Amino acid sequence: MAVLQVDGLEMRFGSRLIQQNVSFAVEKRCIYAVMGGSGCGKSTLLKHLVGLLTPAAGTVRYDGVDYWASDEAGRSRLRSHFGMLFQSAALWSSMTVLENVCLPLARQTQLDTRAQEARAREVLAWVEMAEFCDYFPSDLSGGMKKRAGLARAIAAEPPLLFLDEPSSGLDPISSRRLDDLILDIRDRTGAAIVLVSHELPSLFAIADDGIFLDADSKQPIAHGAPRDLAARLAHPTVQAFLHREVPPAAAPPAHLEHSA
Ligand SMILES: Nc1ncnc2c1ncn2[C@@H]1O[C@H](COP(=O)(O)OP(=O)(O)OP(=O)(O)O)[C@@H](O)[C@H]1O
Repeated sequence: MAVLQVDGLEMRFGSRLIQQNVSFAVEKRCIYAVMGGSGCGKSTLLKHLVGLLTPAAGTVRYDGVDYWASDEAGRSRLRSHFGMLFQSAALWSSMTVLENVCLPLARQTQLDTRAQEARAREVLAWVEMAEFCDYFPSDLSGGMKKRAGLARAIAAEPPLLFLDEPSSGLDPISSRRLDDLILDIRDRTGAAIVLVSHELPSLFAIADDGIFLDADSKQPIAHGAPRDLAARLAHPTVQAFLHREVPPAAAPPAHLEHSA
């Protein structure tokens, strides 16, 4: 059974349609990419998947259980099945790195305080942050914040992880290290990972499957691994995105191209 199954999801802000007909399934150990141009609704989709926004239509199931058909206790139980790394890392600024990572362990596990701390130190060592346990978020670089946020997301070993632009703002070497870390986490924990990213090298290197959301038609226009979509004849918008070309409709008129 799929860890996550989305059927006919429709997302709106008021009367404004963002995406409709969004359907996909994510299996255990799969790294699943959510792709599409800026503003197409990728972050909005993640917010619907983690229960922060309510779908206008459609269903979201975790291990077969319908999230929105569950009562609040049921939803809260389902939420303990996933970890989330937000674009900004969203660490609590008044807490140390160690305290931030202990938070989900206190909420989602039966571990006592000592065991929580031991586990938090173990995951911080995985992400090469062992020496920074006592630092506050304001004393960390962007890449360190991302790694601390990742440690917090994986600390309770959820079977499903949502990562929103994990490598945005990182230099290519840090970005590559983060890719290796994501693969390592998948291999160690067997988690399914839903990844929003614009980073083509990352998408080609680590994603096993994915969906491409189109801002114009406001629905998905391709499903598959980014490397397979890039290799086969796909929708021109998908090709333009995956080959970093300007889509024909967005290209400047010919008389402007040489005007500089
Ligand atoms: N709280 C909100 N209220 C109203 N509209 C919103 C809200 N949040 C996002 N939107 C709109 O929804 C659309 C999708 O936004 P979203 O942030 O999901 O796009 P995205 O694909 O993640 O973009 P990017 O790649 O630039 O991060 C945008 O047009 C945005 O203006």
